[in-house]
Amino acid sequence: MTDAPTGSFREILREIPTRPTEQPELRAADVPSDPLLLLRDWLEQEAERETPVAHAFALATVSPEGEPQARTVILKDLDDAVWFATPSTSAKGVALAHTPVAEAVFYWAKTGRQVRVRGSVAPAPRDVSEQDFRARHPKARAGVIIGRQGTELDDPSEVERLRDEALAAIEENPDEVPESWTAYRLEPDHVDVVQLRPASDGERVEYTRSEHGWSARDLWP
Ligand SMILES: Cc1cc2nc3c(=O)[nH]c(=O)nc-3n(C[C@H](O)[C@H](O)[C@H](O)COP(=O)(O)O)c2cc1C
Repeated sequence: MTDAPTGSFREILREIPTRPTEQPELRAADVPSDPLLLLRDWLEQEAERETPVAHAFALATVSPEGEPQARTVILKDLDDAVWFATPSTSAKGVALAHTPVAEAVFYWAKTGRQVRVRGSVAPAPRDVSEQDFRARHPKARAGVIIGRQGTELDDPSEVERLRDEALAAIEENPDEVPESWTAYRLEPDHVDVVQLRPASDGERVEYTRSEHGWSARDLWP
């Protein structure tokens, strides 16, 4: 860290409020035996509170070169797996084809809750990916049809032209799904849950999965 002129910026950072509202205590003895039930319960509470984009999470993967990569994606469903969708041609799709593991990190500031879900990732059957794509807004579908995510944008004026072309193609053929669009399921074997508190570090519970099922223990936060 350097001194002034960044000193005032450090001051700004220190003054950002970090303390959440009071929530029930989190202890291994009281949590659901399946951590995805806890995640579902907390997501339902965030939805109830109308937390903006509460179903977004950071998805961390490992690139073929062994580098960490993380970005935000949207939760598509939650059963015995965490579901998300993306083009298989994207950097995360390429990473997952090479090293099919990931960690999903959910964080909700108001309630001071973090859930980290780690495990193996597999593409869903084709019809699930197709259903997901057809349920997307046409503008979101257009981006995937254009198929240039992550490549250099040489000419910004092309954006509108290619989007209009893609929207016209969708109107003409509304059921068409690009081959690359893929729903993925992250099957957890490790879940780490943190509940922050207004006046302390809060609590932390770690779930691990063995052939006997899930077990939970309290950790120092
Ligand atoms: C709130 C939010 C939600 C997003 N949801 C998705 C998503 O569900 N799927 C997706 O492919 N990209 C989504 N993105 C874009 C990704 O964060 C990312 O920029 C893009 O997928 C390229 O990532 P990659 O190059 O690491 O593969 C979202 C971005 C934000 C900010």
